Amino acid sequence: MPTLVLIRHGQSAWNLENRFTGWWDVDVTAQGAAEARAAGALMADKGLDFDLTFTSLQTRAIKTLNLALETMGRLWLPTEKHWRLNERHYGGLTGLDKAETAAKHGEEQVKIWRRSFDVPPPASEPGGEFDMTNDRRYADIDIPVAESLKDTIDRVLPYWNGRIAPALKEGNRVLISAHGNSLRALVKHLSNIPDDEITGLEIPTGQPIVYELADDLTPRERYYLSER
Ligand SMILES: O=C(O)[C@H](O)COP(=O)(O)O
Repeated sequence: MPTLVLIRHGQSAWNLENRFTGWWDVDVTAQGAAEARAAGALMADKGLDFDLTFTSLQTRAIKTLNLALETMGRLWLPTEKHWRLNERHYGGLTGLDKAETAAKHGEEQVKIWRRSFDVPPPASEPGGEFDMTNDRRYADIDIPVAESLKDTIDRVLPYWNGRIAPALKEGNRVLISAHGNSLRALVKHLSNIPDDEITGLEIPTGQPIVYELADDLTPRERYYLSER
């Protein structure tokens, strides 16, 4: 039975500061690092092991993966990093304080930007403080100007279908370390959650989510490892 574990990165510097982050590369905090090590200890304790690991091109997810694997004695496992697992791009909201943005534009508008299925946040400004055009890791792609959850699903799924799903079907046990919204995209797809219900799905930092999958990858069970 294919096993898939998803983990959102541990607390990041901008989770702590309550700022919209998206594709901006921030590190984990000391608490985030501790969450990652605790996740690794929990996975080892529950007897989970992996053959293949996947993460984004963002430090907070990469570091979370490495800290968890180090705790498991599995730093040697193969890891593939891909921009398609990045956090959704928060566009012109990147860097802004979430509470100040709600005070300025209203709670309702911010909720739409954060949790609606297909309304993207405002576009990022070319040449602005958080412009990533010259970031070498994205040299081969057109960096989005902003992404809704739908846009995020549309760019996560080709990687899921082309790379991760085939690896699972070949019998690899897979761990994915990624982000709140790239993981919401995957969970929506795997668990077939309707567009209007996905708004209610929140994924906490550093908590392994286990999927027990049938051979055709339809989910039999999905649960937080800490609850079993
Ligand atoms: O990018 C961010 O700001 C966070 O990682 C996720 O934020 P959200 O919960 O506002 O979507």
